[in-house]
Amino acid sequence: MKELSHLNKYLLKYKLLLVLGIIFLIVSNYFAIWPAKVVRYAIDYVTESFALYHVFEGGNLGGTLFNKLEVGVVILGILILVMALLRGFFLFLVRQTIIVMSRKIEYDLKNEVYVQYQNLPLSFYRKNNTGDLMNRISEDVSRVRMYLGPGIMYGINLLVLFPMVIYEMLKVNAELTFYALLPLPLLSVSIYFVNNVINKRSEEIQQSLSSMSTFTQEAFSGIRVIKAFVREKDSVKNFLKESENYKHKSLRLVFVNSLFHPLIMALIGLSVILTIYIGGNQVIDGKISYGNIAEFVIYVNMLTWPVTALGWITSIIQMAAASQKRINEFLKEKNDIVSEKNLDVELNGNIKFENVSFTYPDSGTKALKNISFEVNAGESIAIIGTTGSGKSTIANLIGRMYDATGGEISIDGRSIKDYRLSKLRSQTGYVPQDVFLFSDSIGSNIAFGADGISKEDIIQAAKDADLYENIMDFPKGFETMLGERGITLSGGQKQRASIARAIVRNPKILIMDDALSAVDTNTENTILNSLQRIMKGRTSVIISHRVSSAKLADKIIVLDDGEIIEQGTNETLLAKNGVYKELYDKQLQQEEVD
Ligand SMILES: Nc1ncnc2c1ncn2[C@@H]1O[C@H](COP(=O)(O)OP(=O)(O)OP(=O)(O)O)[C@@H](O)[C@H]1O
Repeated sequence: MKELSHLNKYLLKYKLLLVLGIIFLIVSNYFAIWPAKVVRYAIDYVTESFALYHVFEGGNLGGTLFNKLEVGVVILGILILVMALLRGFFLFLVRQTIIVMSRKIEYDLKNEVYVQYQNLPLSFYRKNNTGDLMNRISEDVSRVRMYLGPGIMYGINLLVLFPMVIYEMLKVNAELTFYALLPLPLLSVSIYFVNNVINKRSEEIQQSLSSMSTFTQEAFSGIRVIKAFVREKDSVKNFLKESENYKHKSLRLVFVNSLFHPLIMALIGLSVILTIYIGGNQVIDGKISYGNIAEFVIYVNMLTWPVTALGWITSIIQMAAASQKRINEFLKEKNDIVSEKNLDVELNGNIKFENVSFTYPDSGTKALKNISFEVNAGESIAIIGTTGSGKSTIANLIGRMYDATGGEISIDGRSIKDYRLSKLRSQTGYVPQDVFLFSDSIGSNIAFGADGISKEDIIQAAKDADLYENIMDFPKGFETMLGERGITLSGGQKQRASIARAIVRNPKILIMDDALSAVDTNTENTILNSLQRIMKGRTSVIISHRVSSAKLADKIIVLDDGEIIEQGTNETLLAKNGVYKELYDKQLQQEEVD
């Protein structure tokens, strides 16, 4: 339960709402108890008046008595109505305070989790799957809200109402109180157990639902592959299996739910029967009045919901504690990529790797081994190598997505760890290998990486990335929507949009990770030529499989299995007749064939 103490800071923040809510609860319960007393008074008044009426029946006095009785009953009826309205009004205020408080905390908690998500490093996202991340911010936060809202509201209601009602009952008769309350603990305990079964089965349904959503989402994303391989029937068969599983679990829940309500009704009925039977005997003995029985039946009915709620609240709290535990696990995660000196300076762009090694923490893959190279500010370096040789890992280390596990990376002569992370990244333009564009307009996608970008800058970036003509061919130009409901760009167009996004912010360091793989050699040359112009005085790191992307660079390194096997300029490497030359000849031949 200590997990829930994380929420105390929020309860403290909204204490005014909570305190007001408790006050409104007390007042509403006061107006709930009073009608029971009025009913007792009304019944006793009617029975006594009738007894008197029978004595004077037929005479003038009889008529007067009857009229007075009628007026009395109407006044008492109006009184009950007014109190019910007042109770309703205060219940409205209770919900407006406590439930509103829970919604506000839900909002704050969701934001807290999301801010934490944004702060956590890339390695965190490799460790946890997307479904899990989504569930904690939606499902788990909702369960915690159930504790903060209905849980606290009904819990406090129980604590307030119980003493008030029992006090009133004891005032009338202790023995009758005892018998009337006898079945209630049984009610509470059985509800607790049934509720646990319900929760377990609901959880199973939830899991089955999320597996069904994952299945359908994958089927929709991969619809091209499904159709191309004529696997539609197979896909339907698999969906039916998931759907069958979901139906089976839902029916199991319906079964328990069907038992639940009759059980409550039976136990409440038992209480009422006991009250009427014992109460009836006491009326015969002259210990209590008829009105007291009616009053008691109302009290018993008033107590049944809070008692039912007790079992319910207990399981809500248990579920909320389990959810909060999961949330706390993420909130406690520390970002190990932090700046040591928070240096807030403009970069020149000199990059130096000294004996840098890197092993991926989750898989243990040794991706880089003793890598050393230097790029002067304003120069360009090309990294060439086979797949899996560690090229993207170098890009990840320059952007500090990970920290090197050995050796030292410095920028402008200072350790990369000294710079404020946001400052370092905001001066680095990164074109990732797998392009990601948001469901937004193409203009907004290009402007994504920086604030206050002008329309002219966006147009210039699109021109430099050789994308401008394509954009102008779209009916809405820069306002053309991309993504699920928008148009789909070709692979090469996507890459060029991604390049435009990186260069629009005028970065001091530009990293292009295989960013020209999907464009033809002519477009590649156009983009490289524009880059030479715009990257003047800035540093570029060009990662590629293709020699054609590398040949213009001031320096080229050739990687193989995490190690540098050759380095130099295009000319020196060609003269060397090594791996680079071999690659060059092979790709030249390929181009000629094309
Ligand atoms: N996030 C990761 N977790 C674990 N291992 C990884 C991760 N990313 C890459 N690796 C591994 O590290 C090695 C180097 O990968 P890297 O992506 O740097 O290669 P690359 O040269 O960029 O390859 P490609 O040209 O195919 O993109 C590979 O063996 C790869 O399997």
